[in-house]
Amino acid sequence: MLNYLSDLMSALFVGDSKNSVPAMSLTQDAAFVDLKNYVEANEKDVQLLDWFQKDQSRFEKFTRHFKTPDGDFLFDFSKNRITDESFQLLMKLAKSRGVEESRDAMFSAEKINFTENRAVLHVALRNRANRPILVDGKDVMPDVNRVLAHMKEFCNEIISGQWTGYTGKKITDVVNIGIGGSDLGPLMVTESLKNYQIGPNVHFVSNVDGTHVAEVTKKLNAETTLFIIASKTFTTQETITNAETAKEWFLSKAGDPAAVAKHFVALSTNVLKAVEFGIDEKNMFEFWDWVGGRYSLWSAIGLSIAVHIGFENYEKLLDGAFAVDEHFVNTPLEQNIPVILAMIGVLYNNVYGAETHALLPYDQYMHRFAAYFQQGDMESNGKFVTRHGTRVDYSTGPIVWGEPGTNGQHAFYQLIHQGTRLIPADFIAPVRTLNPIRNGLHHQILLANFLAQSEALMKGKTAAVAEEELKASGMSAESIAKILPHKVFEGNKPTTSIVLPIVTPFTLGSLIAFYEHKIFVQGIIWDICSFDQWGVELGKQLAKVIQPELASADKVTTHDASTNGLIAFIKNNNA
Ligand SMILES: O=P(O)(O)OC[C@H]1O[C@H](O)[C@@H](O)[C@@H](O)[C@@H]1O
Repeated sequence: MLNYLSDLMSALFVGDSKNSVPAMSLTQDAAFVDLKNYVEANEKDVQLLDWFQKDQSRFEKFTRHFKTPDGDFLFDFSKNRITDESFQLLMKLAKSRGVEESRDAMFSAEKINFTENRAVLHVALRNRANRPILVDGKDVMPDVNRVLAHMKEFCNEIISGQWTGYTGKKITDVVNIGIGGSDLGPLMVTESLKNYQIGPNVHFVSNVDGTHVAEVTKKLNAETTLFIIASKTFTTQETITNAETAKEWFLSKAGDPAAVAKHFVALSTNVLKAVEFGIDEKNMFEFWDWVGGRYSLWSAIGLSIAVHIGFENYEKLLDGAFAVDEHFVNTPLEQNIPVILAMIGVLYNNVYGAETHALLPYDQYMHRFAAYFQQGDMESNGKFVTRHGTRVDYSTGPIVWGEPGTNGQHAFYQLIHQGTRLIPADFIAPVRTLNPIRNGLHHQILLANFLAQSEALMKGKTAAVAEEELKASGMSAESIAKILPHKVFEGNKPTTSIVLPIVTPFTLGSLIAFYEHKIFVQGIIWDICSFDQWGVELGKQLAKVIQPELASADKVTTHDASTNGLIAFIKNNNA
């Protein structure tokens, strides 16, 4: 009896009491059942346009504003398959799943990453109010501030030219060597904020494919190049291999190993390993195990960003994210933008069966935004096991993908418009451009396309309208009959439009934080641990076995027939 009770208790709750979550599966949660039943009975077959016709206040009702010093964001959720009723049911579901309690647990440093026994505290890195945040009884803010001060000093020295290379020249180029979270964030942000460059050029080497480092170093002068080795663990094979290659390249030019100190710095939680690599401890920028790799651009991993756009701009990026953290913590669910983004995603994922989510930035600077959130979202929520260790009986994280508009329009939008799948998409567009060339003509065309695409996806085109158009073009009745079905757009494709005032460090920081918290909320709804990434380990393990097999002359027979065959083919043809 006692055993039964304790089993029951542990089945009902995980973690400590504050961090507890009800063990009820999403599909058994009455709030989810109510939502699903309601939508299936009342909303699944309704046309979005009909809702606009019936409800004159739909746009006002389903838009939210977010103020920033650089202007307002507008989030237009009205082109989504939501009504007053389903919206309320989504909010009830968020309540029932404990979104508010879990959010508060994250902000109060509970070890919600329980599979690694860690807090999840990227919010501490941008805690601009400097409120104490205790991990194991110790306030983390003094350390956060100390590293920020170090980053500031370093940026100023590099940008002013006070920091010089081994021949006394100013640093003109910075190479960030890292992968995953130690690459994608700095890459996406430096690309997005290229217009704000006041420091050296930045380059990125991530892929272990030697082509990457070879092509980047080809263009560089060792005398004026600084390498930033970015790795949370400092054990990642790709990064360490690339870093060693960069050091070899550098020494082949500089000769003297003493020159390394002026040209290599490290960003890591693993001071020992970085020192072992040969980094001078004073050129180490530290962060902590409670910073997840994919949430690390706010930590020392952001150094290449800060060096490129200047520390003041980097601080504005943090400010922008902090403003969203405050919004996330203090705003009721119905007004809470990350919560709404998340719950609409849950609706498509779990009620409509959508498999993917497209991110479509109408801003060329943001061309790596979807790639960045591919890691952010898919590494966080690509999980099949609940926090209680059972297999989910519903789908979790969506496949995230996208390209900047208008390129995507000429590539894959065909499938969104006329394919057979439901593809929810976020359109992200700035009101003002940073390059208003030809009197703003380009931007006007860009915005017209953004507006037209989201309108077209919703409205579609009926056979009757298509037929009229064909008739007007003078086509014969026989040809019209043949072609007509191909000219029909079913419409009713849901989109969210996120209009930002202009891409600035602040607004970009905000935008990233909106999506981070969206991912967090969805993880809570799905009852998964969004903060670990065990899924990347198996391939790494097997690669360690295969690498020596590739190097040896022996025939390999230890794998399945396919893997053995592939290894044999590569070895036989590599003479
Ligand atoms: O910064 P590191 O330790 O080199 O890790 C780089 C990447 O490695 C793995 O793929 C994962 O753990 C990612 O989350 C991480 O970002």
